[in-house]
Amino acid sequence: MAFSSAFSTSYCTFQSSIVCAQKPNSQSLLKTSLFPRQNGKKLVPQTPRYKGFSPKKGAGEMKASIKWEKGYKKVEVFSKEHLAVSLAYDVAQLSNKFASERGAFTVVLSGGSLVKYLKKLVEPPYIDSIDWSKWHVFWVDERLVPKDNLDSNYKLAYDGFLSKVPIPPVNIYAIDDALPVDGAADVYETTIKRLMKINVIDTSNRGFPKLDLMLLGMGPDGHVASLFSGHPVLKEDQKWVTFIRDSPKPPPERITFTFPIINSSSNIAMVVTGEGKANAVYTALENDKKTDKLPVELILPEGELKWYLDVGAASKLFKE
Ligand SMILES: O=C(O)[C@H](O)[C@@H](O)[C@H](O)[C@H](O)COP(=O)(O)O
Repeated sequence: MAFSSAFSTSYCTFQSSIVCAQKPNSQSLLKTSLFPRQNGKKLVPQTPRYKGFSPKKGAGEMKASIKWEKGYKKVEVFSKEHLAVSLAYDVAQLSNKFASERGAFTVVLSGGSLVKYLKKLVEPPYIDSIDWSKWHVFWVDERLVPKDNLDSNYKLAYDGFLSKVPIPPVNIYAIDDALPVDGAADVYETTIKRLMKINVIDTSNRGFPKLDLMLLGMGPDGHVASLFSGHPVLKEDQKWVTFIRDSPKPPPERITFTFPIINSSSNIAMVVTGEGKANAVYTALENDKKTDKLPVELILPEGELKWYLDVGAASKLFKE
């Protein structure tokens, strides 16, 4: 519910307010700002094929985004710049909500391109208005490399985000990269259990850790965290944090959250950009019938799930 309260009060939301204020012609904006010509093709959003799919309304109300809902999934399509603005707005809303309700805001990061879409959070107004002292930061997956290695998700997040905001260092939970990968996973799970006992991490009705917000990316093959198609860890239902030694995406040794902990989250933001992911996005959002599911399709959270797509990633959702 948190995303909806942060987000759905009006179609003319913060991220689109400049565009909305001008009351532009919807069709021209649709073509020029959100769906520019790409590789000679013109993408035209069509009447939704989903039940309950409710994209932006008519002329004069045009936004810098298209959004709809499909069941518990919320989807919004932006230009890359608007995606970062909208994500910052939603994250700030959730930060305020959980910091005031629980006295803590537990945020889970992934690696990859996600971190660059956090860039608006380190600028005004958010850099000054968010209570960073309440943030507790975790990783949904991490590569077993030293923290100064270019492959480290910690380093990626530190360089691009964490070094720019005043989160207490003690609230940043990196893995112990000196341990073997199985030990690093065990210690990470133990840390989560300890933080549940002192209510830094909330506990779900089923006794699972309930992180306030997971910010996830997705690979072109539909993997999330280090949960890859066909890997036995997709079925892990005991451990909250586990490990793999054979990641198809290098480096091979990684720790990863499992689906039980991912799906216990209060909020999940899937941040997916680029045409290379359009097929997986289409499969995840459009193709309900198939039985052989991509890892991303196994995300069925108890809380809210919202997709933040750019035009490239959403390109297969709209017919030419
Ligand atoms: O450590 C990792 O490899 C990630 O956590 C991984 O799950 C990532 O989020 C996706 O591969 C998307 O990465 P991109 O956004 O860079 O494509």
